[in-house]
Parts: sequence; C-alpha cells; structure tokens
Amino acid sequence: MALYSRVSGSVGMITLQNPPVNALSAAVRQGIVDMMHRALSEPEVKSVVICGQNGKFCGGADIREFGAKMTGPPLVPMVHLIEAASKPVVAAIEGIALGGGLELALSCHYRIAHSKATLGFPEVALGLLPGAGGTQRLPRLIGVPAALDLITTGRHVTAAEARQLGIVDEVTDLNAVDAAVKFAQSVTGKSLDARRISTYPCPRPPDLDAIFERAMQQVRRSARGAIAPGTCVQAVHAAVTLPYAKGMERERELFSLLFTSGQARALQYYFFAQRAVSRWSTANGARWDTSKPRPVRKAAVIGLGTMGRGITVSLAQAGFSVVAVETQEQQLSEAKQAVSGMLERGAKRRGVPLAHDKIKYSCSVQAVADVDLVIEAVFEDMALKKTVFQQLSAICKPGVLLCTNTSGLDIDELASQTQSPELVVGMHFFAPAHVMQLLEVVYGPRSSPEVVATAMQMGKKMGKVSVAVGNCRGFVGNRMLKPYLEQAFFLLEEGATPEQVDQVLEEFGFAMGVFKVSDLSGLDVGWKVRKSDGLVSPASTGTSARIRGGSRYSPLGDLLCERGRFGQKTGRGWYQYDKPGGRVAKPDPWLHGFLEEYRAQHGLVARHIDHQEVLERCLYALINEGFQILQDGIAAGPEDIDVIYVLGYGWPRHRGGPMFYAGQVGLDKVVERLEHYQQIHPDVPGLQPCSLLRKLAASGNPAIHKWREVIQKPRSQL
Ligand SMILES: CCCCCCCC(=O)CC(=O)SCCNC(=O)CCNC(=O)[C@H](O)C(C)(C)COP(=O)(O)OP(=O)(O)OC[C@H]1O[C@@H](n2cnc3c(N)ncnc32)[C@H](O)[C@@H]1OP(=O)(O)O
Ligand SMILES: NC(=O)C1=CN([C@@H]2O[C@H](COP(=O)(O)OP(=O)(O)OC[C@H]3O[C@@H](n4cnc5c(N)ncnc54)[C@H](O)[C@@H]3O)[C@@H](O)[C@H]2O)C=CC1
Repeated sequence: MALYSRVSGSVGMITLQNPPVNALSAAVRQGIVDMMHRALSEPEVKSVVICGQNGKFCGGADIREFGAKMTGPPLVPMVHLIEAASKPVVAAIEGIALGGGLELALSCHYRIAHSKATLGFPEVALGLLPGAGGTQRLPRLIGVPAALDLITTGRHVTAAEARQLGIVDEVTDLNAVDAAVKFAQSVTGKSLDARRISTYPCPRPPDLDAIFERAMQQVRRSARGAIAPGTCVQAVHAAVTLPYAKGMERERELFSLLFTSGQARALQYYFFAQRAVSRWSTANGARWDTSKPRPVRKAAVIGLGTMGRGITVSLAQAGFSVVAVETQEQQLSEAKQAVSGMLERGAKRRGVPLAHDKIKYSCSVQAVADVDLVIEAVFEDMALKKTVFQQLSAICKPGVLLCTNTSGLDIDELASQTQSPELVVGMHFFAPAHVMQLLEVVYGPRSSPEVVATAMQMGKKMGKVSVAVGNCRGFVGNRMLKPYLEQAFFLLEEGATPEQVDQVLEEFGFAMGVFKVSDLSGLDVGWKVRKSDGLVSPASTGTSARIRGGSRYSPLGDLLCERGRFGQKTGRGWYQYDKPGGRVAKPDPWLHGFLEEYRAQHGLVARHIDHQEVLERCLYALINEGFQILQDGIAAGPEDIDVIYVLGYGWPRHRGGPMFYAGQVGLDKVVERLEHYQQIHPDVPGLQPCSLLRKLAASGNPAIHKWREVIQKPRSQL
C-alpha cells in the first residue's frame, strides 16, 4: 500500500509500503493513485514527494504477481497521472529505484537521490523490457546511446553516474527525503511545462542507424538466443522514430510479446530459484533457519595451483585474513606473483579494494595453526588429500572447519581422516574461482549443520551463490556432466562430428559446445580421472575396447590423449588451434579421418544424425541424471540443480535450467523420447528414465514448485 502524510504544511508525502523492496504490487499502485488524487485535491498541498519505506524507494513491479491475474490499476495510467499532475512531484530516491521503480521516478517532475542509491532497468534480466514508458522516457532524457546501454544490459548505475547522465537532478549525502521536501517547497508554483519527459523530443544523433545497428550486433553477440535484449533495442528505436503516444503503443506490443514468452517465465523462475537456494536443507534435516554459522575471521588455503590462487583472491577481496600455503619455494613464489596480478586486475577493472596485506604466504602447513577455516586445494588425488587432512587435523586448533575443493572425491572418506569428521565439508569452487559465482557446499553424512551454515555464509560473503548438495561422486554438477559427455562421445561414434554437436548446443544457448569446452578445460583432466577409475584400457581394439562393466564405453577421449591431444594447451584436441594455447577452434581434417578410421576399426557404420537427436540425447541424459539426483536426495529441489547449471556450466539462463526446461518440454515427452532412444540404442547407458521422472510424468507433469511434494515421499515408493 501507500501511506499519505502532510509535511511542513504544504507538501503531500506518499510513502510506498511493501516490504522487502516496496515493489509495485496492486495494493501499492492503488495506494499511489488514490494518494495522488488526494494530494491534487487538497488546496493546502502545493507539491508532492514520493518516497519508499525503510530507505528503499522501489524495486519495480512486484515479480511475485507476474504469474497471477492482473488486478489493481495498471502502471502506465498511473505514471501518466503523476506526470500530468498540476503540482510538482519530486521522487526521493533512497536505496534502489529499479525497473518500474525507476519508471515511477521518471514520471515525477524532479528526482533527488541519496548518494548510496542505485538505479537501473534490470527488466532485460527477467526477459522483459521497461514497460511503463521506460523505453520511451529514458532516451528522451539521456539520449539514445546511454539509454540503449542501460536498457539492454540492465546494469545498475550509482547515484553519481545517474546525476552525470542526467537521470537525477540532485544527489545528497544527507537524508534524501528531507532534501526532496525542501526541494519540493522550492519549486512550488513553478511551471512544469519543461519537466514532463514525455513531451521532450527524442534526440536524433546524425549516426542514428549506425548506433542501432551496433546495438543490435552487440546484443546478438551476447544474448545467445535470449529475445529480450533485441526487443529492448526495438522499443528504444520506437522512441526515436515515433511520437510519444505511438511509441508507447509499440512498447506495449513488444512488452506483451516478451511477457507471454517462455523465456520471461524461465528468467523469472530463475530469479526466485537463485534466492531459494539460500534457504537450504540437507537430507538429514538440517536447515538454514535453525543452523547458526560460526564466526570466521582468518582462513587458510592449501595448494596454490589454478584453484587455490583464485580462492585466495576471493577470500582476501571479501575481507578475510588468509594464510596461503604451497609446498615448494618456487611454486610459492610463482603463486604469489599470480595472486598479486589477479588482485591488481580486480582493482583496476572492477574497483575491488587491493588486498595484498590480507595474505600471508608460507611453505609450511604449520602456519595454519591459528586459522578458523581451511580450504584444501591440492591435486585431485585421494591419497594426497588424506595425508593433508591428517596433518590439518593434528595442527589446527580445535573446532576449525576443514573444507576441500575436490571436484568429486568422497567427502566422508576425507572426514574419516580427522579427529572431528563433523567439521568437514566440501567447498567446490569453479574455475576461475575468483570470477565464477557458483559454490557447491558439499555436506557428508557427518557434517554438522553449523558447519554447512558456515560454508554457505562464507560463500555468500565471497560474492558467490552457495548451493548445499549431498556427497556422491561428482556431487551435482559434475555428476550430471558425465552422461552428457558420454552421449556426445557416442554420437561421434555413430556418425556426428564435434562441430555438429557443438553447433546444436550453441544454438540451444550454451556459450560453447561440449567439445569446445573440453578443449578449453584440457582433455587430460578427464583422462586422469578415468585412469584412476580403471576405465582406460591399454587394449584399444577389439570389442572390449568399447565395453566397461557391462556397459557401452567410448574410448575416444582416451585415444586423443594417448596422441598428446589435450585441447587448447597442446594446440590440438577435438579441434585444431593455430598454436598451443590458441583460442580459436577450427575443424580438424585429421580428427575427421581419425573418426572414420575408428568407426571402420570397430565395425561402426556412420549414419546421418539430426539436430533433434543430438539435442535430445545430450540434454535428456543430463536431465535424467538430475532427476536421479533429486531421487537420491543429493539436491533438495530442482532449483538447486538449475542454479548450479546456469552459474557453473553455462546453461542458458533464459531456459531456466535443465529441470525447468524439462518441465517446459513436458516430463511425459522427456520420458517418451528417452525410451525411444533406449529402444533404438539398447547398448547406450543413461537413457533409461529414472523412477522419479517417470512418477512425475505419470502424475500429469505438475508445475515445478509442486515437485517437492512427490520428491519428499519415501524413496522406496519411487
Ligand atoms: C502486466 C504488467 C505491466 C507492468 C509493466 C511494468 C514493466 C516493468 O517495468 C517491470 C518491472 O519493473 S520488472 C521488476 C524490475 N525489478 C527488478 O528486476 C529488481 C529485482 N530485484 C533485485 O535486483 C534485488 O532483489 C534487489 C537489488 C532489489 C535487492 O537485492 P538484495 O540482494 O538486497 O536482496 P534479494 O535477496 O535479491 O531480495 C530480497 C527479497 O526481495 C524480493 N524481491 C526483490 N525484488 C522484487 C520484486 N521486484 N518483486 C517482488 N519481490 C522482490 C526477493 O525475492 C527477496 O525475497 P525473499 O527471498 O523472500 O527474501
Ligand atoms: N582446475 C579446475 O578447473 C578445478 C579443480 N578443482 C579441484 O581443485 C583441486 C586443485 O585443482 P587445481 O588447482 O586445478 O590443481 P593444480 O594442479 O593447478 O594445483 C594443485 C596445487 O597443489 C599444490 N600441492 C600439492 N600438494 C600439496 C601439499 N601437500 N601442500 C600444499 N600444496 C600442495 C601443488 O604444488 C599445486 O600448486 C583439485 O582437487 C581439483 O579437482 C575443483 C574445481 C575446478
């Protein structure tokens, strides 16, 4: 709702009230309309201030209402009522003015912002455009290039930048509401003719066509199939080419197109999913709201290779004191140099405070004796990690959390090496650890609730989205990756090429197809894991070469590694590169010949594989594993899996995540297609739909937020 009060006798104050962000719910919109009429009808009131309760102006349309039937006054007539008012209306912007909140502010005649406020049009991230005149007013106010930048990227600007761009009239370090009241009094009685943005002509720079062409190219490059950014460009184009009223009509048309698209639904689901994962629960009943995190001031990182360096940077930037440990002087000095460079680049590019003084380097593990938490990031080798955990358990003070960055080893086995297994959890960061936003917090059967809570909170403080997951081989993300990769290999055996598979996945929206990603990460990484699992056989011919444990296996990746083709680092992998370390993947005729030879050797006849088969076999096998993970209780809900896949594995955000996507496709259809492929390729593992997927499909494809009701039934019933 909105409260009305009279300040200093002549200023009508309208205060938005809808915690937590004063979003424009039906009740708030109704309140604004009613209170505007009241302020305009009271003769003593000479001017109006609009502000938000609890230091937040407005977070925009109430996203919680998007799925429901629209009630209350629409936003567009509301902003027109404000702009057309005969008394000056001043927006007092504290905290945030986002989306519809900024549109509300732009309909006011003046805007006063607190210096700590942020403003922006984040609608594009929700698959929308600013649909209450934002695309028509902003270019009129700040010009086309700046408006295109803000609307197509959704980036938030500080009050200082907003002042520079001309979005706000004044910035204050003092109380913005008091400043707005004073301002409102000072403009009482002044003409408002020049203050109504909708009446401004839209600036037309001479190189207009080139500006729009560039903007379109830019969004095409970055959008990867998302339709909102390009539609935002079209809406701004309407502001330049049409009169205001016609531009508003066009904005409405384009908004409706986006609003009813599956992409907007997926992005809005994802918005709430990302917040839902912080309300974590574990399979043995620990929960976010009953588990208190422990204080952590000082942390240690053991092993300063690729991951340890990024983790050190991330910890220091978040304000933790860090003890960084390597075994040899030489490695330590290389790591020190690399970490310094990363900190400096962070400071230069993102304005993160330099944190060199937060880090102490050491070659001795004894240096961690007084820390509160340790993150181990040594080689992925169980024997080595066990030794390190035994050492840590002996050296660290009592009560210290011992965390491992392992990509998939058994947390419980590591915990059993220590005197306090309840203090052990996985903190699985993603490379590069100082950039990637995802953290899987892996709890073992013995991890204590407060230790899980501490790791979750540490992740948040480091700017990560932390997702709590159970302990199993590969946890959630890497476990689902296995069947996805396997299908891709099988498709090559059956006649596809890496280029064809990658193209299908990139058209779906992945930034890189599976083979390009493998080349980037290094094919030797998976090879080492397969070797230690006893999967890599010296016999590369005969039937046994393609069978492991009774199931079909593709040794293609192993064969490439045997030939020294490790991907980008060696200049050859699934693709060729101009030099070792090269980044531009080119199809490799050698690889095509090699595949032909391989098929001939194994009696495989290449067949035509279409787009649909590539997509369905790769994605549905991954999705099927996701359902198995839910069934096993490794992830608490589909949101956890979706957030992991979007933030850690490049799943296109506008498709919500693999579990949301499965729901959109229809779970019955996913089951039917998996069964279809299973029938045709009975030897291919990973295509048998799991019981939870079957059960959900049979119960009529329920909405994703209802899945938990089925999941929470005893597993024996699945
Ligand atoms: C047919 C209709 C025609 C309508 C035409 C209008 C077209 C439009 O112009 C449409 C819009 O306005 S779309 C909305 C634009 N606004 C946004 O995208 C802001 C989204 N929120 C944020 O960025 C951060 O929450 C924010 C920066 C605000 C705060 O971040 P924090 O990290 O401090 O906190 P969070 O954990 O993210 O959020 C706190 C709680 O607030 C909930 N929330 C945030 N924004 C909301 C919003 N706009 N509507 C409803 N709930 C919202 C958020 O879910 C979280 O809730 P809990 O998880 O329950 O605590
Ligand atoms: N590289 C990646 O993309 C990811 C790796 N991980 C996991 O992170 C861990 C580390 O991986 P990377 O950083 O890639 O390995 P890396 O090989 O780059 O670095 C490992 C570092 O540990 C050091 N080290 C070995 N034994 C040590 C000991 N006893 N004490 C102190 N330092 C020691 C080595 O000198 C080396 O610098 C592994 O468990 C890996 O599975 C997790 C996520 C992603």
